[in-house]
Amino acid sequence: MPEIALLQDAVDIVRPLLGQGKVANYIPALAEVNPNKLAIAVTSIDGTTIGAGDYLEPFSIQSISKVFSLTMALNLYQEDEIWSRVGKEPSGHSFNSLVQVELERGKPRNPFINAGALVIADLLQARLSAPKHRMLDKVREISGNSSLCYDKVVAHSEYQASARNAAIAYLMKSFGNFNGDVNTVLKSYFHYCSMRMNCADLSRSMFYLANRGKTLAGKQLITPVQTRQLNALLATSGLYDGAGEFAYRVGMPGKSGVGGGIIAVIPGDMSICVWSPELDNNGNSLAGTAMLEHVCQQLGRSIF
Ligand SMILES: NC(=O)CC[C@H](N)C(=O)O
Repeated sequence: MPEIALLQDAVDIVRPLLGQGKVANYIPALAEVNPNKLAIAVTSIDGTTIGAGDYLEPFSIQSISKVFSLTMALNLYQEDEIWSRVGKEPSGHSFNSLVQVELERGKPRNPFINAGALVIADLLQARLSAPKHRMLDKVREISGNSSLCYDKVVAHSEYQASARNAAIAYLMKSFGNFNGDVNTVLKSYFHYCSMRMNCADLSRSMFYLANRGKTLAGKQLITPVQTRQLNALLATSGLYDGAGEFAYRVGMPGKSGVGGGIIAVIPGDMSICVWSPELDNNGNSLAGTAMLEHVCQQLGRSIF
């Protein structure tokens, strides 16, 4: 089990990397975040959470929400209803690539690139009468923080700049792999991405991935087998085109977001969240990855 001193070291060691990455600016409201934030929190399998740096400061979770969406879809659908519409393979393209969707006739490679997450959002929209509310309720429940909220300014800002995601959704619709109204589903998807959570909230909410599908409150959210499968997909596709590098350096299933957060899991042991807004070329937090690398090296832990 890590100690606070180790987490503080991780924050201190990566501070010189600040300035080497770039804050996401394609979503105008995200460009305004302070680039110097650094944070880490760990929830151990005994349920205790510790953190260092700005770990109580909320940020935009962005694509980390794709883990929650897939989990909700697994609760609502038979597995073949999901996997007939989205694949399980790494994409080898950027997270918001359009070309692969065209080449592969509207079936996204995996649920963590934007195309795949939009199909999952389409599935949620079809089965839930109020998907945005249900998502918020679910994340409040599994994080144990009933005051979590969407950031309407970020959601709106992304909707105003949604040309690429809309193009992806319409292209999938042209292939018959998108059923709902594109603008309605996009609005839900942008809300999921805009959720504001801090590192402590996120490491607590991802505890089920380390705990065979059971949340901190002891609820079986997905089965142990589904949890293993979800972790496998996170290990192969959670960091987009940087998944190989992340596996090599960090060696844990993980999921990043362009808000600069990354969650990572050591099954049976702990869930971790780091945050640093500056991103590398693949859209993953540059100093966040380095913090995870430091922690896994110091602990001598990896899933490999
Ligand atoms: N990688 C990300 O975090 C991308 C999420 C962002 N909301 C988008 O759709 O572009």
